[in-house]
Amino acid sequence: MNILAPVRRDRILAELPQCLRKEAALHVHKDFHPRVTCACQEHRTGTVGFKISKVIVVGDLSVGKTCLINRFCKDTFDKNYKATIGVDFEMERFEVLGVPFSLQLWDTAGQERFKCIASTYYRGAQAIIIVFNLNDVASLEHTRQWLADALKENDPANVLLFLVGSKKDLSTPAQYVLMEKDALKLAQELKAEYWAVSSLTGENVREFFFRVAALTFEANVLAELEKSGARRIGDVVRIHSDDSNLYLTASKKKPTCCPCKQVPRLGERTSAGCCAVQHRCLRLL
Ligand SMILES: Nc1nc2c(ncn2[C@@H]2O[C@H](COP(=O)(O)OP(=O)(O)OP(=O)(O)O)[C@@H](O)[C@H]2O)c(=O)[nH]1
Ligand SMILES: [Mg+2]
Repeated sequence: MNILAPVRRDRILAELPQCLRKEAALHVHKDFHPRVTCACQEHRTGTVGFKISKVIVVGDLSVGKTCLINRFCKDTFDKNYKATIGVDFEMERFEVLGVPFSLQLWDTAGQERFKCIASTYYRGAQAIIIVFNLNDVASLEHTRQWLADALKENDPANVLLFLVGSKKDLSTPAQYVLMEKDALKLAQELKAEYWAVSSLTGENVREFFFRVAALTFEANVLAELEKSGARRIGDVVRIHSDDSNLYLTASKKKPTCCPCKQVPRLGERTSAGCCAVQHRCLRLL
């Protein structure tokens, strides 16, 4: 029995949404990975359609994390600040290339006194969204620490990172240009994709979450193909410490038995095009 809500008509993705800035993007391909498109057409996406991918949203207090989620999920905006206590979450259902796909968006508290509660929910994220206020340079500087804390609970090689500047409506064009320069530099350093949004006007909010959904979906399908490919060959077996965290248990070490000998980041394409996610495998003797 499927207990998940049906997919709304405005949550259907037939194409890969593009990045905001090519200088700081997770990848700049125009379309989904060909293996993903092919797998979706041939209904070979395995368990992806039944899974729920966890996305955590972190950042300083009052940068606008809750407003960002509410603008996307409920199309509302509250000008009054109400601190998030601990965590909250929203579920969003998408259909990507005809396959249902669910994101669980975890809204965490930025206030120091609630941080220890919130951080217990960091584990198992497939994407981390680090939010800063485009009008507050200190909140940008703090993103490094927020990311470090989130990565203590997650394997850096297996999460997609997004650096999001909020409250764009409050910046003048000149202020924005200055802040964007620093933000792009930091996004490149963190290997995160950069976005700038306004929850008040809605600017880039939908585009941003569609991009998160699409890239997370792509990474999930590639991981699923890798897993089923290994099963079909019969002589390669994947090792998990926790099967419920299927895509998050990969070792940071280079695999020694992978034929392509390359270890790309999650969702990245290799020149051989055969090994799309970092993994560890063991050839049975
Ligand atoms: N002008 C403007 N104000 C915003 C925007 N986003 C959020 N705000 C305001 O900023 C304040 C804080 O927003 P929240 O979304 O509650 O901040 P938060 O990051 O969730 O804060 P914590 O839960 O304490 O971590 C509120 O008064 C919002 O109305 C925006 O895009 N533009
Ligand atoms: Mg909040």
